[in-house]
Amino acid sequence: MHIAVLGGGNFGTCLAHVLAKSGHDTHLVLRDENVAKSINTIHENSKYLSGIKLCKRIEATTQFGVLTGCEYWIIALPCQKQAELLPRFVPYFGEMTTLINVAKGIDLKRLLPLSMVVPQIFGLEDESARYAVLSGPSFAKEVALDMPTACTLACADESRAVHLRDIFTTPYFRCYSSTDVLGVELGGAIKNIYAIAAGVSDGLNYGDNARASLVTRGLAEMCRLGLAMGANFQTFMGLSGIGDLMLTCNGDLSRNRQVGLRLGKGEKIDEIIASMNSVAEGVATTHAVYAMAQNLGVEMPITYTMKKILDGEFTPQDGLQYLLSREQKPERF
Ligand SMILES: NC(=O)C1=CN([C@@H]2O[C@H](COP(=O)(O)OP(=O)(O)OC[C@H]3O[C@@H](n4cnc5c(N)ncnc54)[C@H](O)[C@@H]3O)[C@@H](O)[C@H]2O)C=CC1
Ligand SMILES: O=C(CO)COP(=O)(O)O
Repeated sequence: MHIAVLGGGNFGTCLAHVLAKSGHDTHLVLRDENVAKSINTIHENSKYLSGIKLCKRIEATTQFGVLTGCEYWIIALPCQKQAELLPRFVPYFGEMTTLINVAKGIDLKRLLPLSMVVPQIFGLEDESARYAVLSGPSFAKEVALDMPTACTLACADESRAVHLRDIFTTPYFRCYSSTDVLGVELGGAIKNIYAIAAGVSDGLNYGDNARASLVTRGLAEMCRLGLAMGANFQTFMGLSGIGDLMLTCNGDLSRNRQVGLRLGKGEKIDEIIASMNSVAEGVATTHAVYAMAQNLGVEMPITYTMKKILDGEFTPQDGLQYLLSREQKPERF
């Protein structure tokens, strides 16, 4: 099988490694010639996943020509860049090519999930079987080190979802299939807001009780928005919902959680972003989800609070105090 991975960052590199190890002809298409050279010669990505030896079968390139021979394209580019970057790949897109998007974010400019942006770019509006989403608790570093991981692979066409699930599954990487593309992508995108929130709480040393409450009430918000948009409730109880929420709210490998920890300790968001060499999707996605929730009339107090903190309108202390002092109410989703 010929597979292309678009984007040679942490996750693109780790997925290329997993797929190449499974015996697929795997082309990692990236923009930096030096990174391509380092992957092809010393089998390490000189910018990301440092110290991890990659499968020698990966062929890294900056040339788009290889794309024409690949039946599956995995999109591992940051969410906010996709609408701008993907049109340049369209001339190489074949009639049988299937896209699998692994990004976890909401397009801030359009206020839309990527499944409502990317298929249009490739003329796939009426071919939902050729667009899929992979999401779930999967830190790139752990995946690249063959540590056991499980994710959800969603495609509107069930038989295609099963087929793709089987392509991705290895002895260490287990995939479950789903037909709820929207639910799977919303879970992966929205959990990043609460990973930042959990980081803020921990940065303030508010303790384990506070973090557990943020995770739980974050899940309630995620479900509320997801259901209003037409996703399936059950999806949020799965790997791409509560699964990824638990991982990134608790796990220090999460960049979104790290952003929150630093905010909680008093750093400013601009300084934090400027110091990172990797994307934290939750920052833009907080603003996107807040606006979408407003448009749909869905109550999302943690998202509102995180937006205020990111905008510098609440201090982290004021933000968490605001959440505690809200009107009392019955517990419901
Ligand atoms: N790192 C992880 O553990 C996981 C990440 N994801 C998602 O995958 C997506 C990508 O994440 P990472 O690979 O971790 O991000 P990253 O920041 O490590 O890498 C992003 C890649 O996109 C490329 N890129 C950025 N702007 C570009 C431009 N203008 N032109 C060409 N290339 C450009 C960068 O060069 C880099 O190769 C995100 O949506 C993330 O949420 C999903 C699951 C796990
Ligand atoms: O989504 C992830 C793991 O499932 C990665 O989380 P971060 O983007 O916060 O690092």
